[in-house]
Amino acid sequence: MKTLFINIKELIQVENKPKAFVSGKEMSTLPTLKNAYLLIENSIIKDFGEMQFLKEFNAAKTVDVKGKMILPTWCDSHTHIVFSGNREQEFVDRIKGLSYEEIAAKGGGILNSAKQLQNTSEEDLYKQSAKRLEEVMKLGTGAIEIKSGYGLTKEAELKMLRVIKKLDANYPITIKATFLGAHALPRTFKTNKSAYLDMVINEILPIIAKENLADFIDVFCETNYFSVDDTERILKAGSKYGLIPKIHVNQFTAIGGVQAGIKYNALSVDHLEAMRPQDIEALKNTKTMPVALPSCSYFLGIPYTPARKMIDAGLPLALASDYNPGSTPSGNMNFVISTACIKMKMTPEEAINAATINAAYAMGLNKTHGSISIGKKANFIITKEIPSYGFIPYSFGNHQIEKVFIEGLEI
Ligand SMILES: N=CN[C@@H](CCC(=O)O)C(=O)O
Ligand SMILES: [Zn+2]
Repeated sequence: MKTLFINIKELIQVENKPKAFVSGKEMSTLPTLKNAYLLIENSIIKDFGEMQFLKEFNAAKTVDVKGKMILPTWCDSHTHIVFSGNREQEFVDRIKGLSYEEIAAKGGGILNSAKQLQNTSEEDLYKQSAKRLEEVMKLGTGAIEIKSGYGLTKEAELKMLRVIKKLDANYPITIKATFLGAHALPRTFKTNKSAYLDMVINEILPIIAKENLADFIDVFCETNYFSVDDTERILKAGSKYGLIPKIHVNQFTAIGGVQAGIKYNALSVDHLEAMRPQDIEALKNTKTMPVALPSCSYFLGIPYTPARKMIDAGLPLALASDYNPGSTPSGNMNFVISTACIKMKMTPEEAINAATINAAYAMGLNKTHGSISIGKKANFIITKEIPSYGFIPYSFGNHQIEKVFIEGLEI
């Protein structure tokens, strides 16, 4: 069935020749058409253009969106939305002065979430996670990556990945799954990290590959978590099964994680709050997308990824939410782009590029998502009546979304 949207005040992120991503200065250009139409057929974008060139399309339905804008849905390339319970108590502990690292050292943090998840049935975990998925879809997210990493045992990691698979089967949103077995060291392996890595590599990975439970492989490459050597071991093992790296690096300390990611052709390196000049340099002319997670910096009160330095050095940058119970209990991509503008000094154009086309690339979806382009998925947001697209990040803490369409269906 064809549906035609007419009188679009501004159609944002239009592409005639789709690009893989935009970098450096290119990020400050956001291609748009004023007074436009958009034609979709079932789940696909069929045509778009200026109203003055509107042809007869024999659409079954015509929708007049006068005064409103249309833009592609957000792509959230880094989340941990499959988790159990919450970590509200740690939130209060941090308000009272404890750091994220101190809380983790006391047995809180990732191990706290792992304990809760291990004691949760697959059915209950699915219900808790589906609620969050529905919430972020309403907030304009049209493609999402979800990680394991709160299981930390064979059974619990597989439980998480099966929940992700079930979400993918039951919802129209495109979901990419990432295996993050090396997220933290379980207490039972406290003195034997290499035995834990053996278990991840020799016992969990083969089952994941056999059941086709993941697209990507991730490691928390960080002081007191997993070293660069540990990271390389995991990435090498993952690559034997065709799992592409997307890794957590440089959140608190710069220990060479960026370089390890590049060495193993990571699709993305994420967090990057602690960036040295050589880390920025290493990313130049690579196919690895740097991903910033400003809501995490906001919530933990840690430095923001130096977006200006990176973009001004000619790098691309993507934005994601990092939705998780410990460092970012929010999956609101509208807040992410506002925070990127306010705290990281990205312009609205840069932030929207970072949360659409570059974010689609960071999750291997740039051919189908991330822009308004003929043949791509009919994934788009219809805004409220707003004066300009800059109003979206400007009106922080709010959102300007009236309707969300995913694969041509209104959510
Ligand atoms: N930094 C590692 N992993 C998550 C947070 C994990 C947690 O605190 O539960 C992140 O991306 O911020
Ligand atoms: Zn994360």
